[in-house]
Amino acid sequence: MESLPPSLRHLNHHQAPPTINHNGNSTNPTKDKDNQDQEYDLAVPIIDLQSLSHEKSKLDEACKEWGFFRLVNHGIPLTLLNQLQDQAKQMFSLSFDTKQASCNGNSTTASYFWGTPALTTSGTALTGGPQNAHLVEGFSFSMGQISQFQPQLPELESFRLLLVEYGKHLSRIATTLFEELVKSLELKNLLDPLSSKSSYLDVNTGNVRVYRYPSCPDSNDVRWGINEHTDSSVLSILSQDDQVSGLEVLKDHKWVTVKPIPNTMIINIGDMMQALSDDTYKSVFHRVKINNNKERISICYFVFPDGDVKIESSKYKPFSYNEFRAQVQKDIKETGNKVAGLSRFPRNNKDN
Ligand SMILES: O=C(O)CCC(=O)C(=O)O
Ligand SMILES: [Fe+2]
Repeated sequence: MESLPPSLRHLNHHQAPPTINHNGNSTNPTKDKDNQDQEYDLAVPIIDLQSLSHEKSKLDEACKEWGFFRLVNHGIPLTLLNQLQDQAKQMFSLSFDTKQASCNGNSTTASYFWGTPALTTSGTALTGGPQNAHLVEGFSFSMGQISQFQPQLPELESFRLLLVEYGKHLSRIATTLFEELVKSLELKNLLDPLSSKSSYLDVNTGNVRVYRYPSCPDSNDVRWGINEHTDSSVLSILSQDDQVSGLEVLKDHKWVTVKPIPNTMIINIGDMMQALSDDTYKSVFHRVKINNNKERISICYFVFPDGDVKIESSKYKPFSYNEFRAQVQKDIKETGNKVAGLSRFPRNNKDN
């Protein structure tokens, strides 16, 4: 039974495809390796969610300087995080044909994809041609509809049940952090004064992606699971494999490997938060490197503003998340990549 998509099966047969970068050109692995500064990993900010009131300036600094931090004391039971990883492995070990058929008819709630992390709103893979194929497969779930989703496969149903539980923690963490960031930025007008909810962080838009990056043995070249990009979200929350590294973030023009630390979540600022903060906070560039020996599983949560609400800032012309997403999808279709994200919305004087 072959569980990998046909386009990724060569990895098992020791024939690596050409290395590509985000422009579709060959990368220079030696340069990338030299650029690594492992020391930096030790400097990745660590924020304690249970002591957030004492961590305000550290949190603010992390979002300004890194756009990225580790979160500890997050309140998600370790057993739940381990179960999610284990159950994800069960799902991916199903045959490719089974996975492909698994989400039929439910594409707005759940979809299976491979070869690219870029999807349309209905869950179809958005590729810009074979040169842009990534070494990745995944499932995508819309958290707003996860309770109603009725998968046929027991492996998917078990994962769904875990996700329902996990989703409550993700909403809680995203809302808590967003509230704190908005206060630090003195943008309390972004919160609803009665409920402290916000249409600028709408938990119904939450989306969970579960990725498997296959290993690529016998390769001296660097290979990418996901090329360099920023997230379009307000915030992203990542639970990565305990053992296998792969995630790298850009800090001071250097790529830093974010080593896996058990029971730690990774948070990154996305494009929408960068715009809302007038570029005070950074939507961080990151990428995922393929491991030579071990496959890697990661579970990523993205949360967005309500699709129609206007994002106003001094740096960009007013836009809604729906407009932003449409532009990103157009760019990916035409070029294979999310070209420039926020810089597609430059502010003109007439926008005042
Ligand atoms: O798998 C990871 O560690 C990160 C994935 C990612 O960056 C994304 O989906 O945007
Ligand atoms: Fe990302």
